[in-house]
Amino acid sequence: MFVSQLDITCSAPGKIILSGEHSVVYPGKPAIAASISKRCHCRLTTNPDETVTIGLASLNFTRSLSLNEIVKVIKSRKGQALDAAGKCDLEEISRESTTALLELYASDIDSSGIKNALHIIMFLLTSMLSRIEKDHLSKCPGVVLTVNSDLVLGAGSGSSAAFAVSVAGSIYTFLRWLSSSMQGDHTLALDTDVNINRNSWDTITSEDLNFINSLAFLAEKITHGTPSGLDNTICTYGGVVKLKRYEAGNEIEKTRAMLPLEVLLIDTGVSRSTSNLVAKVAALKSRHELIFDQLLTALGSVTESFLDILKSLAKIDPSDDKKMECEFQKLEDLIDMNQGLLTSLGVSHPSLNQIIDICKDHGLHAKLTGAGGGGYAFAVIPPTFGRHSMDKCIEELERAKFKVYRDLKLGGPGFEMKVEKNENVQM
Ligand SMILES: Nc1ncnc2c1ncn2[C@@H]1O[C@H](COP(=O)(O)OP(=O)(O)O)[C@@H](O)[C@H]1O
Ligand SMILES: C[C@@](O)(CCOP(=O)(O)O)CC(=O)O
Repeated sequence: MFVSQLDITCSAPGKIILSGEHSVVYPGKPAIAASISKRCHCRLTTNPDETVTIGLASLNFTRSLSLNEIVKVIKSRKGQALDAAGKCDLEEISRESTTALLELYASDIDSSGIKNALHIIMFLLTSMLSRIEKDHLSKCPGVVLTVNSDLVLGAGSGSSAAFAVSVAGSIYTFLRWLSSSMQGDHTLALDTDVNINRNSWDTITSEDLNFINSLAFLAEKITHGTPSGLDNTICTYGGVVKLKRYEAGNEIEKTRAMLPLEVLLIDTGVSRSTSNLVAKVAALKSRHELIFDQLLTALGSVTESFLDILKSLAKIDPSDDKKMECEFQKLEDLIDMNQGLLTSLGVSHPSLNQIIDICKDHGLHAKLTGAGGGGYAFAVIPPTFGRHSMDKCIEELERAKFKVYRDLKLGGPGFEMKVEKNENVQM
């Protein structure tokens, strides 16, 4: 068979949650997140071998799977899943196929991080391939999929969402390429009820982005159980996102602007599990419904005010020191209140408290970001804050063995894709 050979690189940024973590899990409560200038990169190339090779550089892991085996599993699930009208639930098929493939290829793996990453890749791969009509599945070439990330895994800077978005985007683009590149009577048939943009497969429209975001949300459910959707949303669209969760769907406000906000991102080095912390907060809610509601309402107001200040900062003349100072003082008040409220929810940690105290000693205000229980904190640096004082604060944080990231740009681009193709390579 003659098809073009494909080389796609997709990337997505990590994020920090500025305000509203945990409260955003509950209906109607806002959170604000910004993308950061550290990214996860996923490269997908087609492969003349009949294998799917997965390389996870951050986890020092490589494994090759048999493409025939994957196709066989999907075909058998599709065969069984037809309803009376001859249609099948593609999501269900990919879930079942993923379980079967994990049993085949991941039962010997002890690392939960690798297992989770494989689970996500298998799910995204089978959920895309199961959209191809059964008889055409064998036309699919092998692939090599490699993932590299600038992000620390499991610390709250959105490594899992950046991973999910970049892998989802690569595999989705692979499917669009497949369906548009098969030649002559080899045209690839997708299931008729599949709404996938197979024309102009090498560009990304806003509809494609929405689709990638929804795929990444399904992947985030594998990692976190019941995520709010904030992480995959900010990692897909970049910029600054405000999100509220509702039964009927999330309300999302996007701003594609760099944030005029300088922060230090500080890693406690303490790993934690987002789903455990979300469960811990839910347990507190069930013991103290009324007080919990009031804490949520307070967190909601803090987040709304935080966003109002960010908006007003963007309008202030940067040389107007007095006005800047006044707005930053309000922002710092909100950071302190936010941290206090999150501590009341039980998600702070001694290492976070230590970071916040060191920052306070140097005149900076910091809070946890993400699920808490360890992970990251961030401190806001007002434009009028002396560089010397900031250096002193960083020195003390580093002496206490915390890793500090400075010069992070907030609000940069979201999902990005680069495509190279060589025509008429024999597969
Ligand atoms: N670059 C990567 N390669 C492979 N898996 C990754 C990568 N980045 C994230 N992951 C997956 O996401 C998990 C981390 O998720 P999580 O604990 O939510 O961290 P974070 O708060 O950074 O999103 C990892 O254990 C791994 O399964
Ligand atoms: C606690 C929570 O609000 C944020 C979790 O952030 P992170 O994945 O730990 O960065 C959970 C969520 O929004 O799904």
